[in-house]
Amino acid sequence: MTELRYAFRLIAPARGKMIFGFSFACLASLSGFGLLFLSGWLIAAAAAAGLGGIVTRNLFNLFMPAAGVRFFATARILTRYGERLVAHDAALESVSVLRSWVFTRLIPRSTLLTDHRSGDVLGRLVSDTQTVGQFPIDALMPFGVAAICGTVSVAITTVFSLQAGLLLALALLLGGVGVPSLVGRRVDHDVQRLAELGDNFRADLVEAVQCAGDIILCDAVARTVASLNATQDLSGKMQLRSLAWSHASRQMVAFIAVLAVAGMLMIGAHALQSQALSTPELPMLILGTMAAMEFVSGVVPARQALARARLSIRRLMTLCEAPLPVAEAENVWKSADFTRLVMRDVQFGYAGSRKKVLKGCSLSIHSGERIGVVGPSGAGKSSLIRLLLRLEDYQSGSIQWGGTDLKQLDTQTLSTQIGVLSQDFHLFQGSVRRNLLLARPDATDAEMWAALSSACLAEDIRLMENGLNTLIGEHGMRLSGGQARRLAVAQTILRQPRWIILDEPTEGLPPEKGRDLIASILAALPQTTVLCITHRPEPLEFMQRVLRLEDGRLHEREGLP
Ligand SMILES: Nc1ncnc2c1ncn2[C@@H]1O[C@H](COP(=O)(O)OP(=O)(O)OP(=O)(O)O)[C@@H](O)[C@H]1O
Repeated sequence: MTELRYAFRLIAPARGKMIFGFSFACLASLSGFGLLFLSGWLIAAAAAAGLGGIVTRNLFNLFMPAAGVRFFATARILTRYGERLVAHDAALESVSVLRSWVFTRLIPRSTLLTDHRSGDVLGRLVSDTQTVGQFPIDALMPFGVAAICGTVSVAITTVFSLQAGLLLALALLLGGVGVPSLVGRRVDHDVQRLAELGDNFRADLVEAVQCAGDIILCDAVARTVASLNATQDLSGKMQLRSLAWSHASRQMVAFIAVLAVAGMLMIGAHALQSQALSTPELPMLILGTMAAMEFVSGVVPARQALARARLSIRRLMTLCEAPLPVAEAENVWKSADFTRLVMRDVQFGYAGSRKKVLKGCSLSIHSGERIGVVGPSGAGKSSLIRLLLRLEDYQSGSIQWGGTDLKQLDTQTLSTQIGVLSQDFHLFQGSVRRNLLLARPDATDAEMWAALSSACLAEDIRLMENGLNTLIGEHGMRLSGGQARRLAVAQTILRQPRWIILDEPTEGLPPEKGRDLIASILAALPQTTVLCITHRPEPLEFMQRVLRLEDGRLHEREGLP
């Protein structure tokens, strides 16, 4: 139940509409019941009046019950239409509220997502949010309708015959509680298994598409397709089995309805003999019973939807409620003096790992300095960047920006002051313009061209047919490796940060091109303080100081390598 309460809290904005939708659903079902109930009476009463001769026929008031039948028929159509409209609107609203909430929760936990396959995360964002957003409509509404309308129909039936009322109550309980309990365990198991298969399939598929080139090179196309097909086949079989259970349960309810009608006939016949019931009341109760059994026919699919929703809620909770990788600051400073960076005796190791990456690391950089950091692979250079950007928290020591503790600064404040050109920069699907505007949304065309020019990319983009509007493909696939890196440089230049961290900026470029790139970055950002992490000698030619990170500590190194 905790999971359901959790989900209800999240979709609170759509609660009003859902209650409206639920009310319409109850009214539509009750109108259906009223329609059959009254029609049964009207047909039998009219037939009896016809058989009774001209006087009885003239005395029979056809108008009122016929108006009632028309009323229920019209009410059923209108309320069903209202239910679909309002309930689906509520579901769409709650799905969109939920998706933006999940996204907001995932942003500060983005470093934890590496523990999940990207297809799995995508699945949670798309299908789990949809399942949870719709669960009040798909899972809870049928239960609510069955409970409320079932009670009303039993009460109305009891007014005419206590025994008939008890029989209907028993049939509804068997159909609405007995059948779902009977198939419950099987339903839960199938839902769990289907979710696992769906996860695997989605994750495998996303991976296969992302790595299509490598799959072709490894001659693994047939194996990959066969493996995807096998998962899909298994999933298809499970889905069929799940559908079979759902249909079987409907048939069980239908069978209970037949038994209830037979029982109603017997009770009615007995009541007719003892004149406890009039002739038209018997078909009325029988048709009413058939209509009432419809209330519980959707309970098993609803149970399946509920099991799916609970699973989806749990999956969302594991992502969105995971502890933050960095502790939230007690007093967040929105601004700090970024003139100096001082690290003192910082000790750091990743959560879950016994290895200490930094063991008393100290560093002091003044505004305007250009510092190079070298060190063997695995020494902790990238980890150092992660600490400075507050993507990880250190265990002891201190890091201060101009006297403000790093732990009092949020990532947004840091990102306005510090630009990062990382090894694994990301370019978004879309145009050159879109990628540049992401770095600075208010940049003019002239500023974008200037930044491209500083990054030595303007000429290449001018030669492309659509200039700034050229589409670069996913991850900048339509650009060469060097062009993609220079576009990332243009983004950084456009932002004009006070500090810039370069992580292997010349990786993959020939020495001369690497030198040109560093020179153009420094020319475009003359006031910017630079911290450059590299294995390569070219960037170090532009640095004033070079530090070596080794054994978890930074050692000052004079001169060039
Ligand atoms: N997310 C992580 N969880 C646990 N350990 C990690 C994680 N990331 C890195 N490490 C470990 O931390 C150590 C330092 O890694 P880091 O990537 O900072 O080294 P590096 O100096 O940047 O290496 P390279 O020059 O090869 O990029 C390594 O032993 C690595 O295995």
